[in-house]
Amino acid sequence: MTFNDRTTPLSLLATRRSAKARDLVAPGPDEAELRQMLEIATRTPDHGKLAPWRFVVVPQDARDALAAALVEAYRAEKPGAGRMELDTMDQFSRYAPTLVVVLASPKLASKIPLWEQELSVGAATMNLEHAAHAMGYAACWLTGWAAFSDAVRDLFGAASERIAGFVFIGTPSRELEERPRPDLDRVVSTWTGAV
Ligand SMILES: Cc1cc2nc3c(=O)[nH]c(=O)nc-3n(C[C@H](O)[C@H](O)[C@H](O)COP(=O)(O)O)c2cc1C
Repeated sequence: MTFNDRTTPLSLLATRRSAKARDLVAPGPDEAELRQMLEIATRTPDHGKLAPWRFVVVPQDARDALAAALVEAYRAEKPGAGRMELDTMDQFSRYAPTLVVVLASPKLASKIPLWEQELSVGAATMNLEHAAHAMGYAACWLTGWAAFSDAVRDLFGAASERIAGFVFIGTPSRELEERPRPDLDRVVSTWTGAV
């Protein structure tokens, strides 16, 4: 299969494949391309027009600072952490030419349920990935420990916000491989109305 086949919109959707974040290298999107990706990401179903998401770009020249902050936060939470675990945090911070931290930024005073706002965050993140792939790059959506750390969240947002994901974007340095996909009949059924 040719992955991320941009011949038609349908072929792109049908062949979309993430890359491994650690395999993403230059070139990544330039400033104008990234802005366009983010604009596409915001064109997302959003009940109540609340924009319950935010996108924080972490440029290359801020990656040392991110690595230091992640290592410090990890060490503070896990004082017994070994060198390998800390190196993993450091490496995570340096993946890919482009990194966008997607935040769930719910409007808690709204009558729109939090659940619906969180669904919109997932949709916006997926749209960001689709935009990246449509522009000829590959993306990878990761969470992991950092996404659930309040100390890491505090780097990017307020206490009411959550990290929905770290979206790494760049060019895959190796061929993408398919991963198992669900058997459609296990996840799709027809409700006939019979009770
Ligand atoms: C909310 C969320 C968090 C994820 N976090 C991780 C992660 O931490 N590590 C990982 O290997 N994959 C993670 N994934 C999965 C990858 O982003 C990716 O979707 C998966 O490898 C399947 O590839 P595909 O996008 O080509 O279908 C996450 C996916 C979602 C939706």
